[in-house]
Amino acid sequence: MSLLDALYRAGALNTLDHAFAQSLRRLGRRDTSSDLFGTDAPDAVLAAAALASQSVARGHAAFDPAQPSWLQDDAIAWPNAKAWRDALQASQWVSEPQADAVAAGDRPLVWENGLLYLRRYREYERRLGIGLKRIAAARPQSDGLDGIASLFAKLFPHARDGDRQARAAALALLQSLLLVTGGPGTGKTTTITRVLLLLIAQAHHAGLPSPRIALAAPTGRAAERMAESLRAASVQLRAIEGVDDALCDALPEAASTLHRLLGTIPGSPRFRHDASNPLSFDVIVVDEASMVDLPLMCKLVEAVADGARLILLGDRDQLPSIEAGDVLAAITDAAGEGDALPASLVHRLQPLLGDIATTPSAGTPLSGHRVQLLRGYRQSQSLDLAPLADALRVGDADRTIELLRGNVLDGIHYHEGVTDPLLGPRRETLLSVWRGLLELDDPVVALQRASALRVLTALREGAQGAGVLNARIEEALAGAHRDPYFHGRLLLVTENSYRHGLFNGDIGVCQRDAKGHTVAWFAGGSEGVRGFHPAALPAHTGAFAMTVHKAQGSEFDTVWLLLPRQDARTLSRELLYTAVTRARSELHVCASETVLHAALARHAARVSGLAWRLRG
Ligand SMILES: Nc1ncnc2c1ncn2[C@@H]1O[C@H](COP(=O)(O)OP(=O)(O)OP(=O)(O)O)[C@@H](O)[C@H]1O
Repeated sequence: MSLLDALYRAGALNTLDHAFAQSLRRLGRRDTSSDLFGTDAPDAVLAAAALASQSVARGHAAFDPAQPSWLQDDAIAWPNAKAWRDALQASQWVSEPQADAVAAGDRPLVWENGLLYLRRYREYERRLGIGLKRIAAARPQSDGLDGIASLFAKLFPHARDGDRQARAAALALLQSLLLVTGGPGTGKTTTITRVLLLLIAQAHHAGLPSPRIALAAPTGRAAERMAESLRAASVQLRAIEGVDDALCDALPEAASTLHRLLGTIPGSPRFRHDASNPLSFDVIVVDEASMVDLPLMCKLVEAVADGARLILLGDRDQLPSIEAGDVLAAITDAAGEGDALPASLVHRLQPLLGDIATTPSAGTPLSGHRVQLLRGYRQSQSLDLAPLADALRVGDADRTIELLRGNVLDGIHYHEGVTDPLLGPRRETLLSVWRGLLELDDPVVALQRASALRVLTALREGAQGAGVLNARIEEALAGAHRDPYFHGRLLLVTENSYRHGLFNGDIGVCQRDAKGHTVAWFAGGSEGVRGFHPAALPAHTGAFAMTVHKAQGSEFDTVWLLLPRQDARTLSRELLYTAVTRARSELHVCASETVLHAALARHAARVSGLAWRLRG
């Protein structure tokens, strides 16, 4: 059996991947115009083409023939890596362009830096690499510190004591590209709000209008959370003595999705804003950058005008985007820990930060463009999450189990070996919270309570998948013959719809009004809520239970995390870390020791050449 067929039979490929390889085989046979063309492509090349296509479906930017088991752990007789590489490099379907050059348009595959790409994804990666280096190399239009040094000292009183927030702010003032990474509550939004205030002060000092600022995030929910945090940070700023209210008034109050910022064109993968029609903003701040995939980040970066600032905020330890990418991880890797700074930058930072301890810079295009915030500031009286989040982040299974079993962390409960929280004594605890929603008539209150509780699962399908769990919860709440949009049902939008102003990840609640009409309510609009007829909604599912992937960018008061009975490929330390950090005041973990061990041994790492591109 050929490798291609063996992979297809083993379930490593989907129909589309297989059809792609088959079409290359047919095209090769038909074309007899040259010696090269007209011969059957070797099986190893066809299999690699199918695997390159499958790699994208699994979130990788490319296929790595040196690590094929990343895609399929069944026993497959993989070709020898060197022989495979030789066959690919000799293939009529594979081009091998220079690093920054466009790949040949007539070849669907690209071989570069040991990876096999679908041409389109190699182009996204190449363009993103060029775009990020362009922004990093540009000096921002305004980088003078005249007139803002004293405000900086007020906003960052510990700036000269090695405060990382102050370092992030100072770097954001001096450079066009900055990546601020850190776990939940490390002050990313607080810091950037202060940076924005300083940029406004800087403009006013120079007699210029306030800079045009855009706040954006990959999902509607993440954008809302970002705007909420910014408003809270702005209230704190007003309380600081010596901070002018007029400056605070100029801070932005709303955030949009990245799609809305860039301007979707119906039926087109392109956006209204691109390199030829850049965004008319001086500062663009993107939150939850770990969720941004390769194509979207490429299009965003290309649409950033020359001289504008791009500030990316994110948590590198969270799950990467579902679509191809892991862009944040690649940028972070290329930028290094962030402690190494070029000497010229250290000199320019001196007036704000004093003499800073730094290691010699590696001198790559992105060194000095990243700061990692370490200290968590969000105080929760009821939830002591940090020790568990730290153990998960580093994949320490023994410590994780010790913390969970020891019952030593406030607000964290371990239900060892429980595989179904909807059975037994826990069932009523969960259902009673949702029954409360069924009793509410005010959509504003219902939407506020919608984030009180969530069951998070690693799986979409199967008995422990989000679909089945939702169906069971809905039946328990409203009966087997329920109205599909019963009063109090929670909905999750699963696609972006600009017509409705509803976005992937938005949460709504169904309610029956006084006239007996069912309305699905979502946050937003001048009244605080917007109502839709359920039949008119874009694609959606139930939302009492969600996959961890879908919950990214959201937080809930109480989270019940349900891990599968057996190890599954989707499990990883990033998935567990993302899941537990969704909890605001109470976390329940249902899992076995064996599955926790297996999950923490796995990284949700993605194959990508972006870090390599950004280092050069
Ligand atoms: N330097 C600081 N001193 C005291 N409190 C701080 C400091 N920085 C942030 N905080 C507080 O910590 C909380 C979290 O801050 P913020 O929302 O900025 O964090 P974040 O990293 O953006 O969080 P998330 O990742 O969840 O969005 C806020 O209540 C904020 O006021």
